[in-house]
Amino acid sequence: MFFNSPPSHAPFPSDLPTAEVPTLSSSKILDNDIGESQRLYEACCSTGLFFLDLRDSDRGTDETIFELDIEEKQRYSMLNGTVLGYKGAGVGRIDSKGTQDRCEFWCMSKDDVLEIIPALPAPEIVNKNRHIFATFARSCHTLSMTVFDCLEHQVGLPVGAFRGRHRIDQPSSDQSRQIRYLPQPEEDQRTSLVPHTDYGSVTVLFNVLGGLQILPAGKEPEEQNWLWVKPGPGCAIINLGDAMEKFSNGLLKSPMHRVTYAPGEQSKMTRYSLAYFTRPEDACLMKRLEGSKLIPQLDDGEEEGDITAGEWVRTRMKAAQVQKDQRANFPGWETKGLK
Ligand SMILES: O=C(O)CCC(=O)C(=O)O
Ligand SMILES: [Fe+2]
Repeated sequence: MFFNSPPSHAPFPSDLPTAEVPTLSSSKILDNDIGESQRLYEACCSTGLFFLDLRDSDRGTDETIFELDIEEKQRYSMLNGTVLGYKGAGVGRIDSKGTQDRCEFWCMSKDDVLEIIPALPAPEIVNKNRHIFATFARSCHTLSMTVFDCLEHQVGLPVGAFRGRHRIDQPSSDQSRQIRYLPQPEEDQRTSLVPHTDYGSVTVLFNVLGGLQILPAGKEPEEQNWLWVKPGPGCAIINLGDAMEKFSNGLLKSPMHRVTYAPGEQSKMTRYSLAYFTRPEDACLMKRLEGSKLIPQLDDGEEEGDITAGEWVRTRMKAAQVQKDQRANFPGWETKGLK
């Protein structure tokens, strides 16, 4: 896996409406720098998205999986209601008319790569690199913990309020996702990944080419309202997911985002993204957290119920279900603790 030294690529055009995204220093956050910690909190309460500068880190991705034959990739197609393994381009939808998406996924469960559940079927190229997936999961999980520590402090929650709901050795639906977006025909460039919010807690995202766009809060999803996120060298893009909005009853934000064609000259290149989704432990209850004066109270008469994170993610996955006809290929998977 690479990402430290991406291949040379066309520049991001300078004349596009880009989102103002603050760049935070990972070393300052780790050192509990007061100003940097405050900036992280402000970003999470406004857009829920920021860059984390990891200039001295060595994280990365790899394109080899996508170069396998399509038949081989499809042997690991996502199961009904799950988002693990392979998703081919065109399998997902980008709108209610059913327009096909334009990206391939390879997704690996944290529980699988850290051997919390038995290994799921995967191609040889993945099996012989499981240690890399494990290292990636641990590294991104640690980054998310850093964000949690900072936010617990800023929001005034008891120590461990977020961290303690995301213990790495506990079953959860955390996963890594490698994504490939092939160049689009010049005369037909459009959205390639559906507008969505992430449904976990913290997403750690690495990419080199542009294409990611966010919809500022309160704006209608019309073309002119989407803002480009220009990737910063050496930086991970961090965004919060819906679980954090839920825990903070709306204080922290989960940004609406989508992926479109890479802009300008970059559109001729294949775009890769590598994401890690940190999600609450399966057993954790999805409720507003107690203990902070900043977290708004529930509305009068509002009831949250006792839904666990496991059920919450399953419900969300079913809603975003991408492929219905693959379960028969891997009947054993159902019993292997798949989320
Ligand atoms: O490819 C990207 O930049 C974003 C991918 C994304 O939003 C997702 O997989 O949830
Ligand atoms: Fe996303």
